[in-house]
Amino acid sequence: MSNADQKLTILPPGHPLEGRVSPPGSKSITNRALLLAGLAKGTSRLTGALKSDDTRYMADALRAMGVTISEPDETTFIVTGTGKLSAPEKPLFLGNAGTATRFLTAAAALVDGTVVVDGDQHMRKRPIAPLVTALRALGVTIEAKTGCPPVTVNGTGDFTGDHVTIDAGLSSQYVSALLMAAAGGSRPVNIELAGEEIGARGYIDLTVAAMRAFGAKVTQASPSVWQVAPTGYHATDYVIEPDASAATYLWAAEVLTAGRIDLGVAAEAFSQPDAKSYEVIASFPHMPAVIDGSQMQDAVPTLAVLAAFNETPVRFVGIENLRVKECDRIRALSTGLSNIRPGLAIEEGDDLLVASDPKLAGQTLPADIDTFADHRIAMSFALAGLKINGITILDPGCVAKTYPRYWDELASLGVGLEGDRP
Ligand SMILES: O=C(O)C1=C[C@@H](OP(=O)(O)O)[C@@H](O)[C@H](O)C1
Ligand SMILES: C=C(OP(=O)(O)O)C(=O)O
Repeated sequence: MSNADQKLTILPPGHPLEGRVSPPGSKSITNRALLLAGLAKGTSRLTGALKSDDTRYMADALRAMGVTISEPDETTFIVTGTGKLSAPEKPLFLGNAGTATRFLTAAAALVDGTVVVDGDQHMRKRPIAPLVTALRALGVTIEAKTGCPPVTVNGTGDFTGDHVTIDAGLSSQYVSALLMAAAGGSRPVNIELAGEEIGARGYIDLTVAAMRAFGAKVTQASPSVWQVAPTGYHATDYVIEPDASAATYLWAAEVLTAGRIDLGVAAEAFSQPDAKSYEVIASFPHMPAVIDGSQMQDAVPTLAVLAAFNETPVRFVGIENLRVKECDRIRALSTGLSNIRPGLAIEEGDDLLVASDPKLAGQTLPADIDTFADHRIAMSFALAGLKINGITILDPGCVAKTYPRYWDELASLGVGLEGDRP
């Protein structure tokens, strides 16, 4: 049986979920730290790291470009760079890891030679044209025929331009990618946002913080302009905080079952954007009528499934770019929720309206949830299975993208799982 044919049915526990579950390391921070350590000369020790599909793709791509990476335990990478990435022999295959794909596309300009950045069939539908255009403006010879991966970068090891304007409407990762690569060139570079606002600005803050930890000098000249000095990076030891997006499932499981799950870390301690969702989750079953998802995008699937059990309906706005994530998440959420109960969610343009029905809890409503190979759709719909009998998650193994132990952690809290446990 292929992974995609596997099915896992969640058995509602019928009791509050209680216990201790530590979320894994942050995907976003792990993939930034791996890249920056790989660009640095010397040895960096990254602790608290995530080991999952997305970070394995990043680590293996860096290995293919001459970086030595060892893994002494489940949460540590020891990274030794030479201060220069070398051209890989084969295309870099990055699965559906958006961070690895975008970050390495820009970093490939620092390689003297050809780098092909490619991914799986889902990644090949995720836009990268704005980043390609921006890199061209910095003098990089680069092509992405379809506007999505594969991308061919013929780098010279440097940039010839010193100012670039980037349209980050589809993804903040384009800005992060340019910022991190810019410090590896031989001249200062100004990076300017095309529009005033940007979804998930908090991810840019994460990037700048990680760059500074590895010795870069980044100045915010205005809310939409960053100046990056050509410092290169210093090897350093770096502690990675737990993943805030992974934490959202545990926070939601706690409020849905009126339980008590100890994550070992307070919501206020996270520097990642999705931690903002804690307040909304804690307001359950009185969630706000309108939730702006633009600054906590990866938490929206969690919030949308939770909203189905809220006292009153919830409209999600500011979520347009959920259509170009691992799958079209607006569609996956409206389809999955309506599969549980017709009309439970509808799309209005790029808004998602969740009708809400507290009486769903305790019912038997058999539904096979198509996850579209998207880890967040699998993990969020499992939450519905905590309260409704008959929720079956298709392709449950897709959680390996960012949270390989997810099913084990639910089981450790006393949730019954029937079927193909990955
Ligand atoms: O920079 C990052 O680490 C991320 C940025 C966000 O993506 P977009 O900027 O594409 O919205 C987020 O959805 C993704 O999971 C991680
Ligand atoms: C959007 C996501 O991932 P990425 O863009 O890094 O593939 C995510 O993890 O929800």
